[in-house]
Amino acid sequence: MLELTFEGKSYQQSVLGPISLRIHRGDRICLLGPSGVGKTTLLNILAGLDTEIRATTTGPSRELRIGYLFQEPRLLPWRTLYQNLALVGANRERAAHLLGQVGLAGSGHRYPDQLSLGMARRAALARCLAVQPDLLLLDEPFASLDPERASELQGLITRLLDQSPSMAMVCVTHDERDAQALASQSWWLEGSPARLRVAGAGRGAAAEADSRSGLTLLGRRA
Ligand SMILES: Nc1ncnc2c1ncn2[C@@H]1O[C@H](COP(=O)(O)OP(=O)(O)OP(=O)(O)O)[C@@H](O)[C@H]1O
Repeated sequence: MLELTFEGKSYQQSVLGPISLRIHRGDRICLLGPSGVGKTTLLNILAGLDTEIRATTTGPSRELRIGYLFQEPRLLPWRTLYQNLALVGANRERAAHLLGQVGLAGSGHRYPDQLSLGMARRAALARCLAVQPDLLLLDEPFASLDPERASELQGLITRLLDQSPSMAMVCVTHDERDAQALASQSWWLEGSPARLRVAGAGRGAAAEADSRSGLTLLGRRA
């Protein structure tokens, strides 16, 4: 579904080393690594936000639809949830359906500052779903939530993935337990500049070596 190979990514300093990876339909990947190693940088590259590095879409030629849940919900504060969802093309009926899917039925007329962090994150998740993504990118979706809310959100994400089995997910997290619960593959970023390696997979991933870069990669065949 998506292939990505690049020699590295630097800002003032080198952050990522050479990386080569593939994501297939339905993959559930958790991306782990220490703070500052480059997880968000890699997620941004996957999202196509880095103009220097381009991933290749494989398979059917249409463009890949990507939903990106940023660390901050990034909802427009002066618009209601209905209006925020309208900005990505969801009419009132569809927006109500999406909000219902994430446990926010009846909240469409509320403004983002009337929501808790967990609710705002779920509203942002509804906005991601509005584009019917082929690839869902989640940047630390459980950060700053209490354990109960984090567990609820984890259950919600699992249900959403189960409802759309061809949708792939890459979820950045610091917590290996998230990977165990959510992912079929665990990717680790380590070192400086960071390399990608597989340190253990949840549900039945197959490892393969990339001889060009010497990296160990995961790739579950679709
Ligand atoms: N736009 C930028 N300009 C300059 N440096 C940046 C930029 N974005 C990220 N960096 C630097 O790149 C490194 C990796 O940052 P990144 O946010 O990708 O790490 P991370 O693994 O997601 O961290 P965390 O887990 O704390 O969110 C950091 O040293 C960061 O300061």
